[in-house]
Amino acid sequence: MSGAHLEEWQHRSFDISSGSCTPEQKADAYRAHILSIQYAWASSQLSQAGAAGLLRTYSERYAAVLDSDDPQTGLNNYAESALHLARSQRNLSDKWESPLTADSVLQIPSVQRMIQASSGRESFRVAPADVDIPVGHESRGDPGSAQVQFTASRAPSSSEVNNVTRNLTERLRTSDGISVNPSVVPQPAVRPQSAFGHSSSCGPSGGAQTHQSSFFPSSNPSKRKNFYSPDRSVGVSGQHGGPEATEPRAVSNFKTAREQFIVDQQKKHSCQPQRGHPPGMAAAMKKSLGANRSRGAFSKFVSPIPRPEEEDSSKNSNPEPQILDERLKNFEPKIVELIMSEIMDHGPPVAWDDIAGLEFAKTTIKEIVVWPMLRPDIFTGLRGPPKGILLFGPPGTGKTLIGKCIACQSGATFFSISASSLTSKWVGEGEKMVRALFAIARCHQPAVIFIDEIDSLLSQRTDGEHDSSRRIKTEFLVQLDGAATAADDRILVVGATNRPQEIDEAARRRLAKRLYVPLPEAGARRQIVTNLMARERNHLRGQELESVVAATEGFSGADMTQLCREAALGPIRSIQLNDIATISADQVRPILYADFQEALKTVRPSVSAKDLELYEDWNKTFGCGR
Ligand SMILES: Nc1ncnc2c1ncn2[C@@H]1O[C@H](COP(=O)(O)OP(=O)(O)OP(=O)(O)O)[C@@H](O)[C@H]1O
Ligand SMILES: [Mg+2]
Repeated sequence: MSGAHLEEWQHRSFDISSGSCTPEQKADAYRAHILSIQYAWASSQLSQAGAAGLLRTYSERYAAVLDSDDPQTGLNNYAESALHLARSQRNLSDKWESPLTADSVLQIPSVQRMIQASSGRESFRVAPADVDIPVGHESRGDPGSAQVQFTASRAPSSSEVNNVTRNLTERLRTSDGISVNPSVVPQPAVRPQSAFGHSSSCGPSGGAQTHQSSFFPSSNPSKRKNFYSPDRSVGVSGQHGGPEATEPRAVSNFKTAREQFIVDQQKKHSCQPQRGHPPGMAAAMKKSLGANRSRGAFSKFVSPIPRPEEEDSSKNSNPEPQILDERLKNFEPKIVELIMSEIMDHGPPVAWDDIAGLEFAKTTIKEIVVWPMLRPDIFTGLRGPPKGILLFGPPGTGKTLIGKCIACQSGATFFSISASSLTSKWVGEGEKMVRALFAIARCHQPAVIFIDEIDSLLSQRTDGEHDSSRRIKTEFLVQLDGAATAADDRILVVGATNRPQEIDEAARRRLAKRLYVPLPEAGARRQIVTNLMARERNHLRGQELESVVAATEGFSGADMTQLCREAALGPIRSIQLNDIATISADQVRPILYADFQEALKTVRPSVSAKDLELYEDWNKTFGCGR
C-alpha cells in the first residue's frame, strides 16, 4: 500500500483497539478498512488471495459490530430496522373502529328529529334521498355498534333502511332515558326490489314492508324520481294512490356501484339477463359510466356524463367500434381500428417527374402497379402483376420517394407501415396485426402495402432470435403467398431496403420483382439540381451546372439534395451578422456557382465504392434489372 494509505490504516487500527471508540466509529473504521483492501486489490497492490483473506476477516468484524445486540459494543442494526418497521406499520387485521359513538349518533339532527317525533307521538318523515344511511354488514363484527354514516349523495336501498332501522331502534332503546316506539321508526315504503325489476336477493323479504308509506313523502321529489325506477313507481302508486302516484317519473341512467355489480353478475350467470328490464334501465346499462364497456389501450375515452344529443342515439348504438365488413369480424376491433387509422398514409403529393433518373425502376413499377389498376381485365393470368416488389439500393437513392409516389399515383389503397408498428410486446399480437393488415387490405382492394426498411421485418430467420419475431415473419410469408391468399387478390407488397443481403430467402422469393435503385447518373444528378434550383433565385449557368454534375460522381440523390441545401446557405453566410435581422428577402443575393464550389468542400458522398460493389453484386445475383 502507498504510505498515505498505510498511515490511515494504522490510525484506524489504533482507534479500534484503543477501546474508546463508539460502535458507530468502529463500524465506520471497519468499512473504511474494507474499502482500502478493495482499492489495494483493484490497483494490484495486493494479491487476490491476500485481499480475500483480509476481506473475510474485516467483513466478519464489521458484521459483528453491526449485528451485535449489546449496546456497548454493537449497533444492533437488524433489530433497529425491524423495530422501526414494526412501529411504523399497522397490522392490516386491526379492527376498524367507527368514530361514531352512541352519544354522537344522538347528536345527529335527523336522529334528534326522530326522537322529537317519537316523543310527540306523531308520524315523522324522512326523505330517503336526503339521508343515506349505509350500515355495516353483520360480518364486520358487532351488529349493535353504531356503524352509521350520513352522506347526502345516494338513496338507500330498502334493505339498508331496514337494517338501520333495526340498529337505531336497538340503540335508542338502550340509550338512557329515551324510549322509542318502533312503529314510528322509518321503514321502507315498498317491497324491496332491485333497481332492475327483479326481486332482490340481498334484502329481507318479510316483516315490515307493507306499511309506513308515509315515511317517504314528496319532500324531495326530484331525488326520489332518481331513486325509483318506473317499476318502483308502479309499486308505490299501486299501494297508495297518493298525489305522487300520478306524477310522471323521470328515468335516470344513474346506477350505484352495487346496482352495476348486480347487473354484471346477472350478465355473467344468466342467458337472458336483460329480459323484462324497463327500457330506461336498458339504456342505462349500455351507457352506465362506461363500466360495462371493455376498455383497452386503444379505446377512446368515454365521458361518464351522457350529452343530451347522445341520449337518444345511445340507445341503439354499440359502444365498440363498428366493423362493417363481415370478413373482419374475427379480428379484434381495436386492431382493425389501429390499422385503419394509423397505417393508411396520406403524405404530401409526389409525382413521377419528381424522381430523377431511375427510369427502369419507374417504368417497371408503372407496369406492375398503375396499369393493372387501370385495366384489371387485361392483366390477368400470366400477365397478372407480381405480389411483391423489392426496391433495394444504397441509402438515399429514392426508394422511399418511390413508395410515396406509388401512394399518390396508383389510386390504390395505400398502407405505409413500419416494422415497429407490426411488432408488439404482447405475445401473439404481432401476428394478429399482420393477419389483420392483409385482411383489411383484401377488403380495400386494389391495395398497396409499402414496408420501408423491410429488412428489419423479414431478416434471415436464425435459431437464436426471439420466438415472436420469428412468428411474425412466418405469418408475413404465409400472407404474402400462402393458402389463405387467393390468386386474384389485388394486393401488392412493396418493400424497400438498403440491406438486401439480410432478407430471408423465402421472403426474397415472394418479392418476385427485385428492382435495383442505383446511385443517380449524371442526367439524374443534373435533374435533381435543376429541380431544386428552380425554386430558388440562382445564377447558375449551363456550363457551371455541368461542372457541378461532373464533380458529384458517386453522390446519392440525398447527397445531391444536401449539396444544394448547403449551397443555398452560401448567400446567407455572406451577409454581415448585424444585417441578418434587418435585411429583406429580396436583398439576399442569388445562389452562385461559387456557393456550390464551397459546398462541395463539405458535402461528401455517403456511399463508399466498396458498399456499391455489394449492391452491384447482389443485383447481378438476385436483381431483376437488365
Ligand atoms: N432520384 C431522386 N430524385 C429526386 N430526389 C431524390 C432522389 N433520390 C433521393 N432523393 C432525395 O433524397 C431524399 C432521400 O431519399 P429517400 O428517402 O427516398 O432515400 P432511400 O433510398 O429511401 O434511403 P434509405 O435507404 O436510407 O431509406 C429524398 O427526400 C429526396 O429529396
Ligand atoms: Mg428509405
